[in-house]
Amino acid sequence: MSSEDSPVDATDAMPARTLPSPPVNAAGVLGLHPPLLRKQSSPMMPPFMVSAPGKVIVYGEHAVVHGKAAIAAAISLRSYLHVSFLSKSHRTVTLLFPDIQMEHTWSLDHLPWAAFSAPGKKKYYYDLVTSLDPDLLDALGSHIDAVSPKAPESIRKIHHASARSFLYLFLSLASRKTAPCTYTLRSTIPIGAGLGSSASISVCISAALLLQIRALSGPHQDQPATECELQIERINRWAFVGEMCIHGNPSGVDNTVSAGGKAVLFQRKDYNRPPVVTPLHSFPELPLLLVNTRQSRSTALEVAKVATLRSAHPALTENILHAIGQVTESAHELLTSKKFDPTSPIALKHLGDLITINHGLLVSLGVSHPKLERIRELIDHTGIGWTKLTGAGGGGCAITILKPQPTTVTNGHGNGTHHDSSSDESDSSSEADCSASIISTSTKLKHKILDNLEAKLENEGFDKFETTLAGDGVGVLWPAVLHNGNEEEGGEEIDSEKFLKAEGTEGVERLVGVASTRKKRTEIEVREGWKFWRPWEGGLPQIY
Ligand SMILES: Nc1ncnc2c1ncn2[C@@H]1O[C@H](COP(=O)(O)OP(=O)(O)OP(=O)(O)O)[C@@H](O)[C@H]1O
Ligand SMILES: C[C@@](O)(CCO)CC(=O)[O-]
Repeated sequence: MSSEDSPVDATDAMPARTLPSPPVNAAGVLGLHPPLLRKQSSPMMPPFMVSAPGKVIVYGEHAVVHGKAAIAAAISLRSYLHVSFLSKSHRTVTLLFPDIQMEHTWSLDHLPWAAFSAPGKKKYYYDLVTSLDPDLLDALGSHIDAVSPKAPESIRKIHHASARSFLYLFLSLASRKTAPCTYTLRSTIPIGAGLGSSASISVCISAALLLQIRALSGPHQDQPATECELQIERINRWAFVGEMCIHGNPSGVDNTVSAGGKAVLFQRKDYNRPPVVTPLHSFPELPLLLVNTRQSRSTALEVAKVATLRSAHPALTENILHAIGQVTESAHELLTSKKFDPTSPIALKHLGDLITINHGLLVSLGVSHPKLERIRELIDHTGIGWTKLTGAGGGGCAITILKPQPTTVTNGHGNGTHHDSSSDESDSSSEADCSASIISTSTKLKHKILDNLEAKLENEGFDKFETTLAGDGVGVLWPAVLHNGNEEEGGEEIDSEKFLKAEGTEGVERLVGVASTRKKRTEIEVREGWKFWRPWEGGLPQIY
């Protein structure tokens, strides 16, 4: 296959659909330069969307970079990427990334295609790329420097990371003949909070480009599990390349969970080989409290801190990393044992203890932060659950696995003395005999403690998120049309302008068809028209 003919031009790849209303470019919303204000989308090519979830690392962050296993699970916060096609006369590719106040347009004809298709450099959609090519990064240099040249250095860094991730994948997978496009990205995942926002955007970019070059089949009904796995693997390999452009030295756990969804045991001992990924179907849907310190930090920097500690104190650091690996193994052993009962307080306490130990070890590695310790202090004081930092640390988020109904006695302020029901066995067995009224009293008490805690966290400037663990991975809405419950001809097209105008998480979710029935502490999601690769369903219908 020659370098020029491998990727199929999106113009040829996408079947035409009866005239969708041409999307107005988002220029008005972001204040872009005047030429982009005209309606200019290709009338023959409908826009489409992809989306991918964030993740939490439940056990094993940092140690996973050094070859140990980690357990991670997808969450219901997601990134959404909208792809719209321009008429062929516009020889441009545009990124509209409003979450980071970034927009940029490159001329398709001036991008360094030659460098990416030179002999020995060209990569194909099915290749496994395990490191970035310094020559290709050099070739991208001036095109990345052209992004937000006047922005402060801290902002430029963020813009350049996203631009690098996009361009490296775009030039690797697309071709000179690629249809002019606008990529608009919105995410409900807080950035730099340990929830895998970069991985989820890398998965979205990878999936969108692979769809454009027709390198993916499905997702569709009756797709066998092995075929689903192959598609996810293909997306994940290129998402890892995108992650390398942002992080430098990622383990690949974030993009793996974001691409495949649910929960996995992940281990990469040899960076020249694909990681070993074991799906954890038995992973319970644990009630999870997620608190964001709102302290920004860089994953790359936190990973580098551990590498520095390892150079300075090799034996000690190795012992800590090894102990973290043992924490993950212990959790994995329990989760996969035949006797595992996710409703048992003893099993939950085992998982909770491991959370506490894991956090202590991360503190020893120097990747906690006073704000993370403050959150832990506030939550520990209530006795409501087991807390650890998640992701890179240095700020970012803390997760708390909540204990089952605590028989708590408050001191009237909601944070006083309590009796920890899951810390002693006799109590937990007697709990099973509780009458309905006692359970409901206990539930009310738990909610009261949570409400008080939420108020305290809010007072101190922390954000609390409600999320569901172990959801779907990458999804596709093609074309970007929703029927909103009725079968009206045509449905409602989501164009780039509407997408940019959607307000906040709720606005975005409503527009893209994620109807969530949010109750106090539960969430049921319906995603209209979206399709997902779900190997665990082994070919069962996958459409919501
Ligand atoms: N919504 C978004 N729009 C554009 N770029 C984004 C978005 N979310 C993340 N990014 C890119 O990802 C980078 C954040 O990556 P970082 O690893 O620091 O945080 P994270 O992925 O949220 O956390 P972690 O890797 O610890 O889970 C940003 O600097 C930006 O380049
Ligand atoms: C800190 C780390 O282990 C998790 C980041 O979410 C880094 C990685 O695995 O790439």
